[in-house]
Amino acid sequence: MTMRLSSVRKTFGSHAALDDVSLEIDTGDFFVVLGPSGCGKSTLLRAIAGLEPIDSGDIHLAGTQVAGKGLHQPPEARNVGVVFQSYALWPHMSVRQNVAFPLETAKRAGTYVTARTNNCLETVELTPFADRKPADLSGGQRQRVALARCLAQGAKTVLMDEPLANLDPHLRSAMEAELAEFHKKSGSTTLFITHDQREAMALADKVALMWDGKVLQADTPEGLYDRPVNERVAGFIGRSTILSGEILAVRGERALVSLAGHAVEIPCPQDTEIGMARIIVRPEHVRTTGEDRDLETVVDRVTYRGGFWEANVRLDGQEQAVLVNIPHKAAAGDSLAISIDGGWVLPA
Ligand SMILES: Nc1ncnc2c1ncn2[C@@H]1O[C@H](COP(=O)(O)OP(=O)(O)OP(=O)(O)O)[C@@H](O)[C@H]1O
Repeated sequence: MTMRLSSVRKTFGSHAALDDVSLEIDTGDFFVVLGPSGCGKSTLLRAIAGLEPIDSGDIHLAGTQVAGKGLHQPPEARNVGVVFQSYALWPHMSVRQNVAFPLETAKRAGTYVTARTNNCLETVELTPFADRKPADLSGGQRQRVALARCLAQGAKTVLMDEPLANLDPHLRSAMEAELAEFHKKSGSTTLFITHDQREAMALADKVALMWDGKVLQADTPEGLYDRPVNERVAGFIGRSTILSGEILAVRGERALVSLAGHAVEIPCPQDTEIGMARIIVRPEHVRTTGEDRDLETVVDRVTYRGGFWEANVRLDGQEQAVLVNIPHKAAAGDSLAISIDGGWVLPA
């Protein structure tokens, strides 16, 4: 385990920016903290880096306690590399000097500094730009300088605070691929912060979804999407509809559910009980073709999504409209027969 946070709390005035946060991050993982603006992501990163003292709880890095009751190790003693959204490069230094700087201040031998700097510049493919100043680089290239500098330090733990937020969408996805490659090559444990769920899903081994200072769920991207622990997680990750259904029978982690009078078998948490429950249904669980389309719905609204239309359809007795992807345009008021062949029973 590289990072362990136990019941960490940090308040600003009466507001808890971190409210009893516990997390375990394995060595070598690419761990993403995802959440809306103001939920406490940056405070979490700053607490781990040593830039923000915590009120209570404790933090261990690589088996050593770095924060806790009466203990606050300063950032330089924690051996973590931090990459901020703003890159924080020195404008008067060349790319090479920026990367070499932390090694020089650590008083490493000149030959080592040169070799290591060259190697890190090679890793992020910036060798041809080594003598340029940051001002003469694109945003993505500047980002790579910041990564190379972090890599040069040899930090086995890397913390990144929205490092791609300033980039245009095209460069963003190119940098995502580079980040994944960087992570693989360096073997570092990475904690990456973002409010962009697509980015989180694309990069993460594990994702912690934060909300109002709390971690709602820490799981694999698939776990978060397929088995959300509550309605808030279900609503934040991907598109979904919450329906009410009646659990008729449970066998292991499968439940037979009655939805609008039709039985469907779907996955459920282990301790699911017979009775009424909330069911999350995603567009890919809804079919508009095939023999078994026995749920009659009425189209409420249709939105073109590029290549297909997303329809909100009304199902008798349900508060929320069901989201369905359809291959052709439909109009409000049209009737549409559907079948539901998947979903997830939300924990009670
Ligand atoms: N130094 C501070 N003094 C007072 N309140 C603060 C301070 N730093 C953060 N906060 C508050 O703590 C909460 C969490 O802030 P934080 O910066 O961690 O959120 P975030 O999830 O990183 O947000 P964003 O995505 O907008 O950067 C916010 O309500 C914020 O206003």
